[in-house]
Amino acid sequence: MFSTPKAPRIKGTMHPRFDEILTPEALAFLAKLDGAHAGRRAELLAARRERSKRVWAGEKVDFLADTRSVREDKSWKVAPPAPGLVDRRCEITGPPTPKMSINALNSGAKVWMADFEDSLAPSWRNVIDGQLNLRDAIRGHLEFTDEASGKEYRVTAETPPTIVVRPRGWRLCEKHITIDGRPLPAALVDFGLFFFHNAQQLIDNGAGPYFYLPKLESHLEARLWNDVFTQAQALLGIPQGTIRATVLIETLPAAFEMEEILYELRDHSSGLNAGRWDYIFSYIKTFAYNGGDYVLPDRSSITMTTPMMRAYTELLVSTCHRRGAHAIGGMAAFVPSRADQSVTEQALAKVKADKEREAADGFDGSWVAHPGLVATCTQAFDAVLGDRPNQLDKQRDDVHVTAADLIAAGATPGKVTLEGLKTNISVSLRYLAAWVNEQGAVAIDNLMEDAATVEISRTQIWQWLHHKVRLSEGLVVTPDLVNELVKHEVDALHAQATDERSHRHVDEARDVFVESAMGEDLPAFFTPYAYVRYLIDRPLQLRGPISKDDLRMSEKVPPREPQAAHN
Ligand SMILES: CC(=O)SCCNC(=O)CCNC(=O)[C@H](O)C(C)(C)COP(=O)(O)OP(=O)(O)OC[C@H]1O[C@@H](n2cnc3c(N)ncnc32)[C@H](O)[C@@H]1OP(=O)(O)O
Ligand SMILES: O=CC(=O)O
Ligand SMILES: [Mg+2]
Repeated sequence: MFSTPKAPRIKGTMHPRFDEILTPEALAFLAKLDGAHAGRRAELLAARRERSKRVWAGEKVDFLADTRSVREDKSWKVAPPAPGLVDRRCEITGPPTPKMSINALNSGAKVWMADFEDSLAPSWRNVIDGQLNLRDAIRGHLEFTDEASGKEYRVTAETPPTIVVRPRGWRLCEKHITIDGRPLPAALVDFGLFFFHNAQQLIDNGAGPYFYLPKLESHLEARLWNDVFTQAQALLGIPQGTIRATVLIETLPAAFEMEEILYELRDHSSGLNAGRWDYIFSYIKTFAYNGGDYVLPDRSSITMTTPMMRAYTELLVSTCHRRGAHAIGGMAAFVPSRADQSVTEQALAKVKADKEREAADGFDGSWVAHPGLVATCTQAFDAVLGDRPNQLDKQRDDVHVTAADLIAAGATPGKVTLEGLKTNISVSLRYLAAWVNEQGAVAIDNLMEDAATVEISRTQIWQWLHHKVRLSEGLVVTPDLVNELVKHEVDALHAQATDERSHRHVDEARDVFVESAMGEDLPAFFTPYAYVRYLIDRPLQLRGPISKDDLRMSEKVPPREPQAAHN
């Protein structure tokens, strides 16, 4: 006998039209996903922590011995590309707000990655509004009028991009939907609501339910996603193998398990993406306590041609193409500016060079952050692909990447400078002030910044503090120095703040920064703390001290109910 999972409770405000997404049927669907998979998610998050501790204690990061046969077996391939995912030469990304959704759908890109992760501050309103916008877009109903300008927006493209949704990663909970007081995994909420409402409509439209999977740290996490997909398809009577997922390789541990990740998801795989920003963050975090050669120089010195980044992207392309999977490139931070033509020219030149390098390396397409960059990326890939939709046939047998190449300790040229420290602090605080105001992507100094920027910056500062790194100017990175620079930046931001609300956001940004960059221990992510503290609906919001239980990524571990998987 299968137990029937309890119905989830909604703890967030029911804003207009939220009842269209949070239907009893959709919530019952989420309860089944949760009942079958939340327990394993909690175990896998615990396994992440254990692995981190072992590496900090000196264990070597390496390819897995247990899965050698998967890597050596030349016979398996992933499923052939699904409708709408054959030609991915240019993919635009962005949070699913009404205006940006419409602009992305009219951008001329082949794919639109609708983002609930790095570029979305996951407030309750943003999360459910995002689901509403996607639902409307998929049914051709999405329209928007900008109240300030009066400009009306609607989708006019003859062939809009294929929609690929990026749910939040395994680490986050959705505090506004609970079962027995336990918040549901945010990944299951984002995936489940989108799949429940849109899977059949997407198939009817000639595509399918497609996903980007962020921040995986092991092939066992890919196996969990695969089990979620299998259950979800069974529950809705959607043929197995309809879902497709591109996994972001954006953690160092995952780079050692690319083959295994593709293998676990092989019937649902649509390739791998080189998530370069979080990859840098993960590299720093993986070796945060190790110091010495593992300390990276200023963020600006870490480019796609530094040895560790080169090794990782080369391995990604060769792995994907050996298995018939798309290799998708990453995000250059440069964005055009309406106000400054020279900034736009520089952005176009930088993005052109980045995309040309990726196309020459064998990537099948890449990401851009702004509609003004779609033509540049498309042209860079056109030049290499010609009439072909991709270059899956390009085998990179010349690539031989070792564990030492991926780690490349001490091989990143550059220095740790006062300027680098100041920039990390300043960009973090400016971005965080936007994030606590529910805005997850911002242009700062003509660069696109999102949550991954803060993750890199604050982890780097934590590592520099922990190891008392000496700046090239001679000063040692100490709490006093960082506090002084933070104060300077906070004062400058207060001087620019125009109302009580923006002053509050500056203080909140400082709190999140201090908590995530300057504590004794390194928090795994800044987002769980910042979310609990500042983003959840006010009646739920914690104002007093936050307990370990509030912040646990896994929350209380629910009982495992594997037998309910296909119920
Ligand atoms: C590390 C990673 O995870 S990368 C992937 C996640 N990050 C992202 O996806 C970030 C995506 N990009 C963005 O959010 C935006 O480009 C920003 C915030 C950086 C800049 O946005 P803006 O300040 O609005 O830029 P700008 O004023 O130049 O925009 C011009 C127009 O392009 C639109 N636009 C800009 N970026 C996008 C986008 N990514 N998708 C759709 N439309 C966009 C704007 O809405 C604006 O529209 P309008 O002319 O109708 O008013
Ligand atoms: O999500 C993408 C990244 O680079 O991080
Ligand atoms: Mg990322």
